[in-house]
Amino acid sequence: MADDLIIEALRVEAQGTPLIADISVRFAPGQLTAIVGPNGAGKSTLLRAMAGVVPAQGTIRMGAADLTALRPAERARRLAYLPQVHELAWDISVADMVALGRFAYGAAPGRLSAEDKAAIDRAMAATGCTDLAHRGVTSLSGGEAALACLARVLAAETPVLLVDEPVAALDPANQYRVLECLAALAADGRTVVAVLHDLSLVAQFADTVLWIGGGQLAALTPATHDAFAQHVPALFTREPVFASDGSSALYFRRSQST
Ligand SMILES: Nc1ncnc2c1ncn2[C@@H]1O[C@H](COP(=O)(O)OP(=O)(O)OP(=O)(O)O)[C@@H](O)[C@H]1O
Repeated sequence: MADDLIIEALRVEAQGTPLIADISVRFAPGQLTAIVGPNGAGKSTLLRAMAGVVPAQGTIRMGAADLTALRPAERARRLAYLPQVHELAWDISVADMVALGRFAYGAAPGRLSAEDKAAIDRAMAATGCTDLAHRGVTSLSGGEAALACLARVLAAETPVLLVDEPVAALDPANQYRVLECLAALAADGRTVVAVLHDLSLVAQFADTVLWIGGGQLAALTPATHDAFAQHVPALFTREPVFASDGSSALYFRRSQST
């Protein structure tokens, strides 16, 4: 079993203002954790700090290994990160971009081992990108680009996956495809942490929810109805309504006009 991902007293500041205020959490392998909170709550900043792409105070470790002290290639073999915004400036093929996910293993497009090729094929199949393999990335639609970027992250086959709004640009079927894929990776023993806004998808797929508001950890809970009933009104100032059919569907009632 892989080690827990542990963050202790994680703090991110901008011009002296805390964006993330001393958050300590332990993420267990085998769990899909959703980070949930309002716009501007600090979800992306927390994920970016955990990925080591913004300066942060505190500790980020896997078991005894301090992730911040590892060389980039070593860290990239343990942890893969999907940013919220994808910038696709080079017009390389989708297959070559996904191959970049294997750089930490010494791979490069045109220099791929059988293991690299198999991981790339798995990632493209899991995200439904196989038919896009020879397309230039700058010609992709927003949803296609999001799937291709996720494939690049999955191709790294790391024990930890940090993904920021992986389904925001996707149609409903692809949202399910991606969440089923992330849940399956978690069930397979990976540590998966995803920023998600759709509470029904969170209720359906997440094992654990990290509730965050104003840069502060509100709670880390199982994804139960009780937890939604407690934390959704506190963070979003609206009462969630659960579908009466026993499903995980969860919505807000439309305000009455006066
Ligand atoms: N470099 C920065 N300098 C100043 N403020 C910043 C900086 N980066 C982020 N912020 C602010 O920190 C807060 C948290 O931003 P963050 O992107 O983490 O929010 P979020 O929870 O991911 O929001 P969203 O749901 O809108 O994507 C926001 O108010 C944002 O404006």
